[in-house]
Amino acid sequence: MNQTDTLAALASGLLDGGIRVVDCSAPLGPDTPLLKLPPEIADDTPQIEIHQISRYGDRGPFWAWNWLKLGEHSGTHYDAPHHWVTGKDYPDGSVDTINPQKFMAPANVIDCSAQAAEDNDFLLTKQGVQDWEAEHGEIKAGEWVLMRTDWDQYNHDEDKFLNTDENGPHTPGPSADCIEYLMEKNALGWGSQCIGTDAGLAASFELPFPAHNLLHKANRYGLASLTNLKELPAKGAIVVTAPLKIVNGTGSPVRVLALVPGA
Ligand SMILES: O=C(O)C(=O)c1ccccc1S
Ligand SMILES: [Mn+2]
Repeated sequence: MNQTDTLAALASGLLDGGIRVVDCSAPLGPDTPLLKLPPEIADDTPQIEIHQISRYGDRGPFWAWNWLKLGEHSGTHYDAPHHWVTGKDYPDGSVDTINPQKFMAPANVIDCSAQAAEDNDFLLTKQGVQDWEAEHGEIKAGEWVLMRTDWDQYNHDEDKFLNTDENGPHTPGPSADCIEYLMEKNALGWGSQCIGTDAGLAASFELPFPAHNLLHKANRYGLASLTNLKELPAKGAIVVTAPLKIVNGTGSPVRVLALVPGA
């Protein structure tokens, strides 16, 4: 099948429902959970604001529109290499300079939902990824690896989503050797259903924030606050992850869509 036939097959699959489009993004608004860092070391992203300019009224009789106060790393969002000091020097490391060919790619979905429910600090390790590959097939270069934890079930409640106690936030994520392994395989990036690509306790790891550190050191990408990964197969989905083209942007809210073989 040539590329023209492939695209024609995709078009007909999209139109007849043979290929489903799954929305992997959370609603974006004032109730969107945002990361809270220790105030003694960092400032946080301010709460999202949506301000009405007009709504078919005397300030705009036929139209409605708003203006937004919105952080780059809000809600379901994309992390570019410039987001972390280890990726700061890549000429194609901001959302407006990344090659758009990277905004559509196959996805590997590793289901850790049972482990995350059992232990909110669960870490997916290199061994865990290799065990998954033995069952589902190898992760190939240029593909996303998405950690399914079903943590999106808490996305409506910031306290539950951040799950913080006196010892810090308790949310699942990857170990350093997990990300090291994925970078050795030249994976495109790593995605999480939690507030960020790292586990909640990642600040205290031997290598702090290993997902951010190692992904962006390798000029690779992150996705955070993903939803509906339970709707995706372990292999076979293609995800669309185009960030806003924010000038010199370190990241962006993103509408992640997954193309999934129909029922
Ligand atoms: O990329 C993020 O939104 C994120 O998770 C983060 C941002 C800044 C500092 C630490 C972290 S852990
Ligand atoms: Mn981020």
